[in-house]
Amino acid sequence: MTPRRGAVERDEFDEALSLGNAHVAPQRAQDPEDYGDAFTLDERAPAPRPRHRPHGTPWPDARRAAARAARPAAPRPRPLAQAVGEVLAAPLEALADLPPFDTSAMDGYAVTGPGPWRLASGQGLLAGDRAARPLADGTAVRIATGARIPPGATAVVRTEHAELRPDGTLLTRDARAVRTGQDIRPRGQECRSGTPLLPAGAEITPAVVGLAAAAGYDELSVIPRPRVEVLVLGQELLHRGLPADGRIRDALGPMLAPWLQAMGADAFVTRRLGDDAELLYEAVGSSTAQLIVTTGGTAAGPVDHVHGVLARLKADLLVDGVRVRPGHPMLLARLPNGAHVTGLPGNPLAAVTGLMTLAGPLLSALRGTPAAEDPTAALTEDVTGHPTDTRVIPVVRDRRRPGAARPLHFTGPAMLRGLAAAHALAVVPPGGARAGDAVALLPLPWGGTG
Ligand SMILES: Nc1nc2c(c(=O)[nH]1)N[C@H]1C(S)=C(S)[C@@H](COP(=O)(O)OP(=O)(O)OC[C@H]3O[C@@H](n4cnc5c(N)ncnc54)[C@H](O)[C@@H]3O)O[C@H]1N2
Ligand code: MOO
Repeated sequence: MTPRRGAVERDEFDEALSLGNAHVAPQRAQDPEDYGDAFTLDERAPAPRPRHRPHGTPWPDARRAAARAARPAAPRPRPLAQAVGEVLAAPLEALADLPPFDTSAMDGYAVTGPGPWRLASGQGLLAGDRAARPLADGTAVRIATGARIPPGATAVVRTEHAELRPDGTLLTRDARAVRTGQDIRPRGQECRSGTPLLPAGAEITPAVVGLAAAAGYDELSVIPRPRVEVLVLGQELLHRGLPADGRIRDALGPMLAPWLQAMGADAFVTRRLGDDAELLYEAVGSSTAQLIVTTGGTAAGPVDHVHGVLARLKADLLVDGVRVRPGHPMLLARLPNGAHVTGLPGNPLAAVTGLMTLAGPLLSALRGTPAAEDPTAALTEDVTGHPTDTRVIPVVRDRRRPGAARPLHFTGPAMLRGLAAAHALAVVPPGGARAGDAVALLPLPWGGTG
């Protein structure tokens, strides 16, 4: 793709990005030659040739590869109370008519024909009562919301619309007309037994569980949540207290399990392995998870063991490096037992990019949820592009302009400050984007885009 105005050369881009300010165009070079012919700030300039050969899989292809890498697990029955967060393995069809009988929608009186009516004695009809006796023409009976309508009744008159005379005559107040069927919910109004309510692949939310219960289910056939294990690498990481003596806090251990959980995974354990290749080999080789998420150790440093361990385990590298910033060292591999490994880079925002690029689509594939189309938003300002790679940047909705997204600050690969305030991640194509351009959004799994 032709870099647009504001595109910069790769190394300069990385430097600006690592400082967290790459959504502002880096300073123009004194001499464009310093940057080789890949550098342009002028859209009328001839299309530049990148100085470096781009490395890794293009971002959209990496995402597609992850989505194609797995199939959903076999369906299992699950009691309703444990089904939230899993996925319907089969269409949800009503097992009963809803409502199952003609029902009073209001507290009041069931009546037959036009008034006035003679009120039957007694407490009347309550929700849960068995079948009532038929109601003769010209009579009325007290009825509660949810009670069965007695055979012969033509309408319900709400308590506040009725006037009961001492002699037991019932009238409507102010001679209010009574419509046939008024305040009666007819049997099957919402659905008939056998009506399809939701398709297979729908996420089981609390609302779905409620609907399934109403429609007669005790359990659902579900695709179980994929079991995910998180392995945090890095000897420099502290797990409590203040950063000290060259060591920093582990930001990913506390973040990834709940993030994966929000993506529909069963993130059952997070282990911290330091930089020990043998421990990593053991942990990956013996894991019972369907997806192992590692953090750090993806690059080529002296203690970056992920590639070596995957090679020893004879894993198939499906994606090895992605043309995206931050996060380009991310990888996806399949182990001989069929489980997958996503190697996320250690820089926290780069790890999140990897999570959204590789783990998200893979989890959708394992859950059998259809890929949704990405929502889009118009950028409120120009965003500097990488010449050959996609950028993923935290954005917030612009309160004054619906459908617009504002890039945030503090979005360097090692920073979470921008992300913590974000509603979504925006996908900026190679070459950058201008204010007003529509870009794809990756919604945060807890529904940040609204
Ligand atoms: N010569 C090159 N070096 C690096 C390149 C490159 O292209 N050439 N890429 C850089 C990029 S970009 C990234 S991202 C990192 C990826 O490296 P690793 O996946 O091997 O990650 P580490 O080296 O283990 O850590 C990188 C960085 O992140 C910090 N970190 C690691 N884990 C955590 C955590 N759980 N919580 C908070 N911070 C963490 C770690 O201390 C390092 O500062 O490689 C670059 N190098
Ligand atoms: O910046 Mo790296 O791009 O942190 O993946």
